[in-house]
Parts: sequence; structure tokens; C-alpha cells
Amino acid sequence: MAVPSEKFVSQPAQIHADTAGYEDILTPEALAFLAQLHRFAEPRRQQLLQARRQRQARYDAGALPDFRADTKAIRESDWTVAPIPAALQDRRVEITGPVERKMIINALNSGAKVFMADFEDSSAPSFTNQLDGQVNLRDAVDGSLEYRSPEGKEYRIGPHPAVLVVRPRGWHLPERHVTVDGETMAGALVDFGLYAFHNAHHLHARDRGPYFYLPKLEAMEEAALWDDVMALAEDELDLPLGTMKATVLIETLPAVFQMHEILHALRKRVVGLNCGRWDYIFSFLKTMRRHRDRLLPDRGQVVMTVPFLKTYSELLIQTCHRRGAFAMGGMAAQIPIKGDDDANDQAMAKVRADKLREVQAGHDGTWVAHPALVPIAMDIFDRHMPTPNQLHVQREDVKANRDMLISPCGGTISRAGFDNNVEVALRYTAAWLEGLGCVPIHNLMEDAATAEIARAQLWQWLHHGSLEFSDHAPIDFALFDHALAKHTHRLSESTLPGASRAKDAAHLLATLTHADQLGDFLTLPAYEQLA
Ligand SMILES: CC(=O)SCCNC(=O)CCNC(=O)[C@H](O)C(C)(C)COP(=O)(O)OP(=O)(O)OC[C@H]1O[C@@H](n2cnc3c(N)ncnc32)[C@H](O)[C@@H]1OP(=O)(O)O
Ligand SMILES: O=CC(=O)O
Ligand SMILES: [Mg+2]
Repeated sequence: MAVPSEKFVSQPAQIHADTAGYEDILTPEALAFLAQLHRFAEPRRQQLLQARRQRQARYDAGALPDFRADTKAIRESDWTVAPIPAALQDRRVEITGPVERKMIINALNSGAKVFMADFEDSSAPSFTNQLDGQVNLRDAVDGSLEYRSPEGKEYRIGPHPAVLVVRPRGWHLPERHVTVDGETMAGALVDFGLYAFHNAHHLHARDRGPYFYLPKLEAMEEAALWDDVMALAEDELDLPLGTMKATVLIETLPAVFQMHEILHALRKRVVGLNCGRWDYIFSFLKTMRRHRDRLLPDRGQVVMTVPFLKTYSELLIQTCHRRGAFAMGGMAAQIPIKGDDDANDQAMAKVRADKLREVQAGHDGTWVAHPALVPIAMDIFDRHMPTPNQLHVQREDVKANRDMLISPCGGTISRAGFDNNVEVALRYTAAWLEGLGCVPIHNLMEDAATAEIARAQLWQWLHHGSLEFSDHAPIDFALFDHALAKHTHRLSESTLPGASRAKDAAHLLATLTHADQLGDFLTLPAYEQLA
């Protein structure tokens, strides 16, 4: 690490955990750097979280999200984002996955252009998981990452690894094991700060940079805080301004109304926006939680071709390309199905259709959740996108307005959909409490965002009262309690991920679902119980 230690002289961050084995990550210099980030960002972070609560209170009182009047000039004036570095010019297929040692190697070797190493939706943020992730990423960046499986299989990084992009936690999540001046640090800054501190120089020397995906933003001011944090980090680490690059997930309903503004706030370093469809659906549910006329049907029916999601993705493409930024697609939830060729063929056909829709709409790349999906997505993008990206596809034909973005799709609430929501919310939460952030359930990838949809739908369907299933049977709490008890019993008796925490997860879900208010994030109360 080339940073002179005398620059980091402030009172360092304090660690409240056993740090044995992590001494070279939690160095005094790194902890002083974290403390600097915290002191700079924390007052603004708190104000921004308060602004989220105030906005939600207005929506709960009947207001509807809309484009901002005070930022019209940003939307209507001509400007573009800074040039995109060579390493990120072609992002046609990006694989995502948790920061686990074997998976990082597999992802880097998968043939994808980019690997998004995830401290967020697919990670259960125990301090050990987060710190192991930092060790693994440091080893990946310096090229020394290796792994030997219990069966003796050797893993090492191949000659053409994917470009590394790191996703820190969102602004809302605390990291309770790190304090500064007695205040708990934001998980976002711990993940960002440690990765930047230990890897920025190594990456910069190889004509790369610390590249980030930024999750769950709700407003341009939140993007501006990230921009200022990165500028401070660049200054402290003696890097040229703009070395750190950001791709922002547009995965909240409030953010879709500020896409130009978010790009503008980060214009010196932003590379693109991404359609984080799962959190976006969750955010739609959460933002509109009190609006009975905007309920959504079974989550299986809320697919990217329904009008409000189609409008969101096409507006994102139009916005990005007008500003010279990439418009990344998102994640199909299907993963390979072993031992059932027909079911596997059907699942892969769904992935193909999703990627075809994205490339034909003008997206510059897409996400996959599993290495076996890389060639499938690559084939579609290679055939339909002969250029490294499609910034030239302006999509001036897209006419999106506020009403289109907030109109719910049609569909039904089925008993099977209700039961599946209970099962997925329970099994995912239980696995998360065991330290696993992403699990396959009924052959679909389930992570924090998809589980949030399941539990938010249950809350909404139950609390609006007198709703019915498609067969006209009433939806009520007795049904929920019964389904939860059934799935808790099944899970506890099984050898599935989450079995050991089934009862804790059930208690948490029962509390969240019966509560008068929809909790903002499942992962906030769950974090209190994460070992
Ligand atoms: C809404 C969002 O935020 S999407 C982004 C966040 N979500 C993700 O990133 C999902 C990442 N995907 C995963 O975690 C996994 O694919 C799961 C949990 C869904 C399925 O995992 P598994 O059941 O282990 O899959 P499977 O057994 O088929 O894995 C086969 C091999 O592929 C590897 N693999 C699977 N997914 C990935 C991945 N995303 N990255 C790297 N390697 C992977 C496995 O480690 C395994 O390797 P091995 O053969 O060397 O042992
Ligand atoms: O982070 C991605 C999403 O879909 O949520
Ligand atoms: Mg997400």
C-alpha cells in the first residue's frame, strides 16, 4: 500500500469484534481513513435518511412520486458524463455474486466482461463475511487469490479475468462492529473505504480503478454524497480526481424520477445506470404501500414486459444514452436446473428471452447470476450488439410520463403465490441469519431484493383488508399464520440452508407482517440477529 501513513493521523475507527486474522485489513492507517470518511459523510447521511422518511410520509398521506420541479434545468439542459475508461467500454455480460473466495475465482474466470463482487443483495453482512470479502478482493486484485476445495479441487484466476466492480452496502445499513467517536459507521463506507484503501493504487497502476456499483439510491443528493466521498478518498489516496468510477442501480421508485439528476451529480465519474429490477419492484410496493389502487399481483406476474417496468427500463436507456452513459439491464432470476432437462430448457429459454428483450431495447449489457448463463447471454448480445455498446441507440421514440411509471400491472393474487411468498421470505431470512446471502429456492435465485418483494407483498395484501384470492377466498392473517407455521416446521426438519434459524426467521417475519407499518428493510431488524 503506497499511502504514506502520516496522512492518516486522526483518531481511528474503533473495532468491536475479534480482529485476529484481519490485522492486514484493519491496519491503523485503514482505520484512520475510515474515520475520516465517517466524519465527513455521517451528518449528511443522517439527513438523507431523514429525507427518505419524510418523502415516504408524504406518499403514505396520498402524494404520488413525480419529476422534481427544482431540477428541471438539469433535465432540460445539454451535458454529458465524463469519458468512459477503456476497461469498461464493453460490458455486454456481467456476472454477479457474493464475495466468497471460490465464487470470486469462478466469476472472474466465467468469460463475463465484468464481475460485480457483491457486499449487498447477495451477502449476509456478518462482520466475518464482510472482512473475508475484503481479504478475498485484495487477493483477487493483486493476483494471488487461490482456493482449494475440501475435495481437493484447485482454483486460481485465469489469464483473462473479468473486470472487477464492487457493490458496497446501501446508505441505510449500519456496520455495528465499527464506530467513530462513539457513532456506528455506515456499512457502505466500511465496504467502500476498506476496498478503496487497500486496492486503489494497485488498480490504478494497471490502468484500472476502483470501480463501484452503487445500490438503492433514492435521490440525487444521495448520489452527490457518494461523489463527494469518492473525491475525498481520491484526494486522501493521492489519486487523480475521477479515478473511481460508479455505475448506479436505479432500483427505487423515487430514483426513476431523478435519473438525469443522479447522472449529473456523478457526472465526473459515472459510467452508467442499471435496471435493478428486483429492488425496483420492492420499492414500488414500499413507496405505494398505502395506495390500495396500486397493489401488485403475485410476484411471478410482475415481469419486465408489464407496462410500468417496460417504461422504466426504456426511460433508463433513453436517459443514459442522451448523457453518454451506459444503460445496463438486470437479472433474470432463473438459474440452471440440474437433473430435469425439460425444466432446464424452459428456464434457459426464459433467460434468453429476457436478454433478447434487453439487447433489442438498447441496453449496453446485462447481468447473470450463474457462470452457466454467461455463454447464453453472451451469444444473444454478440448476435444483436456487434459494437462494444449501443450508445448510438437514442430511443427518442420512448414517451414516458409519471402516470406510466406508477401504474400497477393487472393480474391476480393466487393461493400458490401467497404461499410461495411465505416460503421464500421464511427460507431466505433463515438462510441469511445463518450467514448466506443468496440461495436457490424452487430453482430461482433468491436474494435480499427478491425476499423483500415476498414479505412486502404479504404485508400489503394482509393490511389493506378484504382482499380476495383469484378463487374469491378471503386473504387473512389466519392463512398467513398457518402457512408460516407449516413452512417453519418443514424447514426446521430439513437439511436446507436456514434450517437452524427457521424459528428465529419465523418470529421475525410474523412480527414484521403483523406490524401496523411496513418495515423499511427486512435486513435492518434481521441484522440485529445476525451472528
Ligand atoms: C437482485 C440482485 O441483486 S441480483 C445480484 C445478487 N445476486 C447474485 O449475485 C446471485 C449470485 N448467484 C449465486 O449466489 C448462486 O448462483 C446461487 C446461490 C443462486 C446458486 O448457487 P449454487 O446452488 O451453488 O449453484 P451451482 O451448484 O449450480 O453452482 C455450480 C458452480 O458454479 C459456481 N457459481 C454459481 N453461481 C456463481 C456466481 N454467481 N459466481 C461465481 N460462481 C458461481 C458455484 O460456486 C459452483 O462452482 P464449483 O462447480 O466450482 O463448485
Ligand atoms: O440489485 C439488483 C436488483 O434487481 O435489486
Ligand atoms: Mg438490488
